Amino acid sequence: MSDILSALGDILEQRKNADADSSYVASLYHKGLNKILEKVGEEATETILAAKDAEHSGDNRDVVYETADLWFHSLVALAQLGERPEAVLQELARRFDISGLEEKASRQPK
Ligand SMILES: N=c1c2ncn([C@@H]3O[C@H](COP(=O)(O)OP(=O)(O)OP(=O)(O)O)[C@@H](O)[C@H]3O)c2ncn1[C@@H]1O[C@H](COP(=O)(O)O)[C@@H](O)[C@H]1O
Repeated sequence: MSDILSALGDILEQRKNADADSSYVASLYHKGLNKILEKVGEEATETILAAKDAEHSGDNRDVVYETADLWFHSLVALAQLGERPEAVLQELARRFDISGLEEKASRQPK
């Protein structure tokens, strides 16, 4: 799965050299960080609304779709700031390691 994020990270880098009208990501870069963050905010709102709908309908398809939009635009924002998706994966791995170690320690006999 992280292969997909890495491959997407490569494409997001390549789009930095593209003309604004040649791709959606290139157009976002040309509009600037404020526009990208506006999209992150919109997609976060759409994700929340989809999650509330899913709670009642039991159908999670829209919330998964909107979450993908949210992740994607967050990665575009990070790319604009010079960060790659791996930075987020490393931070999650670091937290997992810490909590995993804490859980293991709590299971040790005192
Ligand atoms: N994963 C995505 C992805 N997810 C969502 N989107 C786009 O994000 C936009 C979602 O915003 P909205 O729902 O608000 O739609 P919109 O009304 O068209 O957007 P606005 O005009 O309001 O900005 C849509 O245009 C989607 O097509 C994406 N566009 C591109 N990617 C990936 O990025 C790569 C590079 O894309 P291009 O730069 O377009 O080649 C692609 O190969 C994909 O892998």
